[in-house]
Amino acid sequence: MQIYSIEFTKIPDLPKTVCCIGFFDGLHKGHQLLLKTTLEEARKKHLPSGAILFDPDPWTLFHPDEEMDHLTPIEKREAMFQEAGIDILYIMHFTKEFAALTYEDFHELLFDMHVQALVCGTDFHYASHNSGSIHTLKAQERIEIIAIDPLMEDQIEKISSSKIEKEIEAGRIEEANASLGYMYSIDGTIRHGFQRGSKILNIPTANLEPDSLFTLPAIGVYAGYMKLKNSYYPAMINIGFNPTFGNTHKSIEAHVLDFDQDLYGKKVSFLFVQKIRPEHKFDSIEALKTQLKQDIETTRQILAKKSIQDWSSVINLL
Ligand SMILES: Cc1cc2nc3c(=O)[nH]c(=O)nc-3n(C[C@H](O)[C@H](O)[C@H](O)COP(=O)(O)O)c2cc1C
Ligand SMILES: Nc1ncnc2c1ncn2[C@@H]1O[C@H](COP(=O)(O)OP(=O)(O)OP(=O)(O)O)[C@@H](O)[C@H]1O
Repeated sequence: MQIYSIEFTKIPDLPKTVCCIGFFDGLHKGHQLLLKTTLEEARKKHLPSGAILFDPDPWTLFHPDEEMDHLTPIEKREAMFQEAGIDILYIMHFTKEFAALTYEDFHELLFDMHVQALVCGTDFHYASHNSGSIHTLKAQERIEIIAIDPLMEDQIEKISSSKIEKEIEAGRIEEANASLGYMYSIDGTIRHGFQRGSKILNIPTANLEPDSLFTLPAIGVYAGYMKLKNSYYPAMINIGFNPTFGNTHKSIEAHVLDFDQDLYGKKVSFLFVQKIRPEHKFDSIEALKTQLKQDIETTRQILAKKSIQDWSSVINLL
């Protein structure tokens, strides 16, 4: 896959393409439908497939000193588009000047990028003050527009990145996973913790340092998996401040079941299946240990309901 970082003022010489367009945070089931349509249309037209993304998020224009978390930070999104089989990724640099383009300027830009057909949701908005819509796109005649009706969850609510983000932040992982179509995960590197897990509790934990700003599930204990290379290991994951010990910073740690390899420095992902319980302050280390043993059993029961092979990855959904 070829990646172009694009300033709208300097469009390089680009091939003709069939492109989808949007932010695509999370690459949820609605986005996957767009990707699938893009790949099919590109094949029919014998053209390369493309995806046009905007980065950074518009929110950062108004909060320049703050970083924004994502379901799929841009590096992860790039890897997912590559795996999906998209030929070219256009990352449009989102600036105040870019945001101020009229919808006519925006059409000119797509034309200059040699987009032959554009795949988007019927509720896609773009250009200054969101003045561009599916109606303005269809009113221009140079680029074919393929509009996709919103994919709904339970015929009630549109699947969207913001809906999924709220679910993750509330710990409603099963709902989020249903809209994503795959297990929500956070990627990072295993770092040293305080070693209380192995030395005091006898339940060793691997502490994750995320490699970008991921949206974190609510504080609490989760059943899930750790992915190392291409293997998935059942795990119980805790996100929180370890109140029994009074930590001052939030940690993301997992006890991987029936596992005793050294993980320090290893690149892994933690995958979330279901919240088990809130994080508690226990009166004694013994009480915490008893609870952790119970959590191991609960994790086994939850994971036994669905085998790892029955979980989809984004790519085999397409
Ligand atoms: C599944 C799981 C659940 C946990 N639940 C709690 C909890 O409810 N309260 C708490 O204070 N710590 C909880 N912990 C965190 C332990 O206190 C923590 O693993 C221990 O302090 C080791 O930290 P260390 O890796 O920095 O040494 C939990 C850890 C795991 C893996
Ligand atoms: N549920 C859906 N079904 C079909 N297409 C969708 C769906 N959600 C988004 N799209 C389309 O996918 C593209 C990328 O969507 P985008 O990431 O901009 O919006 P979103 O998923 O609705 O997120 P947000 O909650 O941030 O608005 C757009 O063309 C959009 O119209």
